[in-house]
Amino acid sequence: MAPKSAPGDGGRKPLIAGNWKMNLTHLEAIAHVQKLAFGLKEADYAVADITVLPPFTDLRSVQTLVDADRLELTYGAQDVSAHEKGAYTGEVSALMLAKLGCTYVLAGHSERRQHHGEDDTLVNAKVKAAFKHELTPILCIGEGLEIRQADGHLSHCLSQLDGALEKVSAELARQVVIAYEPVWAIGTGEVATPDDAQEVCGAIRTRLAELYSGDLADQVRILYGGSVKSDNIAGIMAESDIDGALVGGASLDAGEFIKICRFRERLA
Ligand SMILES: O=C[C@H](O)COP(=O)(O)O
Repeated sequence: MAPKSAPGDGGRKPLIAGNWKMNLTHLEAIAHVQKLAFGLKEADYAVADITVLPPFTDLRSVQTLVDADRLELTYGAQDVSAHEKGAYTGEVSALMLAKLGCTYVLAGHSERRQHHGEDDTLVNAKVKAAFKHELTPILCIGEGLEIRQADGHLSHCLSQLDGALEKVSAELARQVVIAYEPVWAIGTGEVATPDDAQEVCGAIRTRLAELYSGDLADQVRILYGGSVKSDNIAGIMAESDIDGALVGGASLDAGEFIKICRFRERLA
């Protein structure tokens, strides 16, 4: 398999992102990042960008460690307010995240769509809010089981993509990261086959080319998420339109997450 950074695939460097979800206190986060810092080597960062997405309450602790030890590990948040500032109790603004040194922020994770009623209009506003403060949104899209069984997955995902990128300029869209996460594969152990994941990720890239340009589509990183583990990452990463992984449960085990980051060792 050609490396992802080979000419012809837009020079896309893989991104491995660990979404901790609502796990790890700030004290546990410190211990966890210390393990990652100890285990991840220069060679790992040379072949993939590696990031963690802790809960808001952990970010300051993670920032302190990353800054003090000048780690190449980056970090980001799991959500962002669509609003700039003001009377929005419980929300966290893009400016606040930027000031904490965040690189990435998730937008439209299926758990936000499912439990908090986020729709494409809100996700679009969050993507724009992130860009306004120079955060890179990781835009999550994906279909539920019923849609997959009815063979509606492509149109569903592409409609989410269109909605989330509405009136986002090419200059900004070039920087977005997209995560395809079939909802039926999240936290279930039911990983999509590499073919299934490639079908949707390829369609996303084609759609980006239609919305913007082929050149832009070639540059955008598209991740797969849903029960990614060290023993299935290589098959997923071998697909031509998959440029990394959004890892949930397996990112809570530092050793397992490091093995996922070293997916190349498992490529046939
Ligand atoms: O953001 C990560 C995804 O929701 C995947 O979670 P999972 O790896 O636990 O299935």
